[in-house]
Amino acid sequence: MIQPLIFKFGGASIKDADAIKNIAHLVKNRWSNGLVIVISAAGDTTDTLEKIIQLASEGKNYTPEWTRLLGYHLEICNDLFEKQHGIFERVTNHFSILKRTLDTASFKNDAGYFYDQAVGFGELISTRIVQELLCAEGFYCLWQDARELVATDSSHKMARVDWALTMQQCRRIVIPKLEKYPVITQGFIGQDLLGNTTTLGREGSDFTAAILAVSLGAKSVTIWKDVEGILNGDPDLFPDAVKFDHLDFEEAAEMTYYGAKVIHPKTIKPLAKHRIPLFVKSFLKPDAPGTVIGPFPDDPKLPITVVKNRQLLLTLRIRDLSMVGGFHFEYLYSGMKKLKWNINLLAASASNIKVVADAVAYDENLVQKTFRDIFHVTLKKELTLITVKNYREEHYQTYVHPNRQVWLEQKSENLLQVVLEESQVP
Ligand SMILES: Nc1ncnc2c1ncn2[C@@H]1O[C@H](COP(=O)(O)OP(=O)(O)O)[C@@H](O)[C@H]1O
Ligand SMILES: N[C@@H](CC(=O)OP(=O)(O)O)C(=O)O
Repeated sequence: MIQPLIFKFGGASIKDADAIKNIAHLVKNRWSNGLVIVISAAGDTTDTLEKIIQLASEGKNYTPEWTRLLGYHLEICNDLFEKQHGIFERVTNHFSILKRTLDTASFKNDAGYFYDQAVGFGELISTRIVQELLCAEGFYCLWQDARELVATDSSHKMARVDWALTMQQCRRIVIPKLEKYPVITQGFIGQDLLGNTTTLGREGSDFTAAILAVSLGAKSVTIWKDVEGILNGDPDLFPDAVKFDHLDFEEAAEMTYYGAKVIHPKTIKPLAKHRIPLFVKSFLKPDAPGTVIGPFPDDPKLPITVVKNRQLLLTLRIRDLSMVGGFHFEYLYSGMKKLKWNINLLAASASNIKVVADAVAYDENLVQKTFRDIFHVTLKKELTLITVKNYREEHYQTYVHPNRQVWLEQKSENLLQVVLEESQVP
């Protein structure tokens, strides 16, 4: 049986016509019928769609943004295709359906549902453009709607995968196609049992690549990025960061869990479980070796730094004279669930609990209301959480410095976490 290879391309790799020509060239040089190509939306399309959805849900005029987004896609097509090519009609049709979706009043009753029905259009369109370009250049490949493959529950904006059904669908639909031609499909989107579109969470296309790899029993996954591989720190913040030639699954999974933005955090675990190697390579230097993430538990452990901005610190001080116990943690967790907050760091002492979470849009009154029966609540915003895995003493001295106010610090054998004012991060 065919053993597929999965390639994933993100927004930056298809941001304009030249970028698309570049990845088309890259793919053509690696052409094989076992290839499954997962593609995200072009450039910042998903951000723009989020703005459009927000305007539409508030009943405001979204047409200027919608028109600009249509113009952006048509301009890409102008550079790639002959005037009479069918892609122009296809793209315009997608935009008309998007408009109809945005104007369907009944969809707006449920914000998550409404979002999911509209936000995936970027992927539907970008995959058409890449597929048509490859076909026009004689590299015949098939367009596949990812919603027929990735089965999920109905938790909109962060759907959970039904692995068994996804595997069945992938094997039934994709394998016969791969016997003849490569397949191009969308990242990020899936479908629930009612046939509604769902999404896997922002930047979820890396995760789609892993889902398809596991479901199809792939030989490997290659995620093509604008960096040469995985570095031990974000290169924008740490110009001296070093690239890993290989990286253990566990190390990679943990660094994404702590917030390293290079790979979606759900991507690594399923691949590790099925021992499918993940290559992270540069679409700008495709022949460079990149990083391979795989079973390398005996590799020396290099320090890895992850910086997460826009954090808030929630301090909960117990109102009565009791000491922190199971009841308080239960209360905390149910409150966090209600607020849809994830805990990035937690510390407890006899009379208070401190929690660090992402400062996504929140209502301060609601936070107070959620906890005030049991706790005095204080919130501190504009913080940064710095995590150094496999840290050394010099890291501790850099971050925990007398000139800086440390809001929270935690140290274990191989993990250092420090919360600083955003403005004081070195
Ligand atoms: N540890 C890291 N190693 C490599 N790149 C990193 C790391 N941390 C953050 N990045 C950033 O991740 C970016 C690539 O991820 P992203 O832009 O999400 O790709 P895509 O949109 O193609 O999925 C790089 O440009 C780099 O700035
Ligand atoms: N387009 C979606 C999904 C995604 O994964 O994108 P990217 O691969 O460009 O990060 C988003 O922006 O969230």
